[in-house]
Amino acid sequence: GWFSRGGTEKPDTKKAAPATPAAPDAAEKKTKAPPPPPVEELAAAERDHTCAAGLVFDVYANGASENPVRVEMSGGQCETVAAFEAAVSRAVCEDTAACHVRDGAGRRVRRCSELSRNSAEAGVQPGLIPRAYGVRRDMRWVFPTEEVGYKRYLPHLQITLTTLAEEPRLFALDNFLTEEDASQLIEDALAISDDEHKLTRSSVGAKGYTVSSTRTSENAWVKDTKTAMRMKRRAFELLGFDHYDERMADGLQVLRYNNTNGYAAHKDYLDRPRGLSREAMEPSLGGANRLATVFLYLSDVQHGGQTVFPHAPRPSIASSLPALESRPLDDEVIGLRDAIVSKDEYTWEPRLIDECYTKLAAAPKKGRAILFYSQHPDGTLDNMATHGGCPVLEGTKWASNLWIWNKAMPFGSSRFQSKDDDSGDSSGVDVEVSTTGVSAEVFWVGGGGEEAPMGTVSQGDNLRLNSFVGHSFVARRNGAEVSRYTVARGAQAWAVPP
Ligand SMILES: O=C(O)CCC(=O)C(=O)O
Ligand SMILES: [Fe+2]
Repeated sequence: GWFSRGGTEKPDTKKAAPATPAAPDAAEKKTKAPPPPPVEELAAAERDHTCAAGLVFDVYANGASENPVRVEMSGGQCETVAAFEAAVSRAVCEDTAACHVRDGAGRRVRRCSELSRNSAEAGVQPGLIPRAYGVRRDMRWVFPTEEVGYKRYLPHLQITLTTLAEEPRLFALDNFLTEEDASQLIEDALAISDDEHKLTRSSVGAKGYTVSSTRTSENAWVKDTKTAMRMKRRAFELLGFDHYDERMADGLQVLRYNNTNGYAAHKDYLDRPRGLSREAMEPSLGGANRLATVFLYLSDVQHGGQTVFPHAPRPSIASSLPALESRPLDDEVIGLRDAIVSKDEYTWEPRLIDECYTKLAAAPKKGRAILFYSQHPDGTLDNMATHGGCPVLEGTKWASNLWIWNKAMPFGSSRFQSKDDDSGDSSGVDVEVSTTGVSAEVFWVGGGGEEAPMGTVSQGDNLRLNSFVGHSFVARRNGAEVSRYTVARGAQAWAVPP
């Protein structure tokens, strides 16, 4: 795994125990609590960024807004990629080679001069001392929240990220797309005519496209129009991915909510489909799942239509953040609510509407996007990210989902590009994996040769895979390949040799 190339060096102790100081190489020093910043009156942007004389910087854990470790590197060391990454890794990661380094905007940085230069760009990070973030190589960059209302400028996207909440990590991006982009995506959605992708009443669950009573919107899948591709690439860039990869995106789903339509509270993180092991969809164990949602508002909405996070309180400063709903549940809202609520049967809508006006809720605005993470920086599920689409109380709401995975999905990118996006079932091929030998680990093999764990097979304990024709798998014992398998048509059996 990613530990192996780090050699034998033990991670440094992070406790500030004076008797046993950390023993990094002589070129690098670090302390726990940041001392007062060096009195340096030079404006950050005018600094010399060659770092010939070394650099003092603060290292934060992925996604963290506090408890940095101050690191001081000498000039020569600073410009060596391996030494720079090792210094950051020693500060906040388990192993000297465990992490790569990002700046406050999520961009990869490889040496001190890059960190120094990037950090000096206005708005990238708070404070004068450059900040480096150590991100484990098997994890994804996650934006630090700092505090509700914090604004971070992202120079590479020329856009400002505003923190709306810390739990869940929720951000707003005004003008993520232009009004023309928004209108174009709606046009693209309306132009689709094939039954598989055109605008149709949303469904959840298995095959057969069960119309859902908890999701009353319509949706379409816009595959690869110019605007859709541009939005998808922009979302990947926003999340700090080094390049765009279809296998980590569900495609672009355009939603239309007519008056009264909404979507009950749910998680975007997916339950594992039948037949997949727990690890396969558990990022903290090496699996793949949805990491984050970039949700685009393609229209304004007269009343309602917020995106609500009912487990989270409304921030006290909501009224000073236009991207947050701050209106109370007043008589007008109650009137609109009661007009759409059925008196005769129990439905989820009234309670959600109340939460839309009392809990954490993002307000729709044409051209605005929100970003929220379904996973914590360590890959575990963030239950606080539970959210719903507030029923539209007046008007029409157009919006779009971009779901981005932490790594390639184990069933190929087509898996969730059907209408049946929230399905826990599969219309693929069942493969029964068995062995008469000792247990073996089974991995799905992606197009680029990367592998995702699917589970363990052992004698008397078969593994069932839901897969697709043409997909490949490998079985390994102690890392060594024992068998490879490519899925053909029809129900399949794969006997892994003992
Ligand atoms: O419409 C919204 O605001 C949220 C929609 C949503 O959560 C979804 O489609 O998964
Ligand atoms: Fe959702």
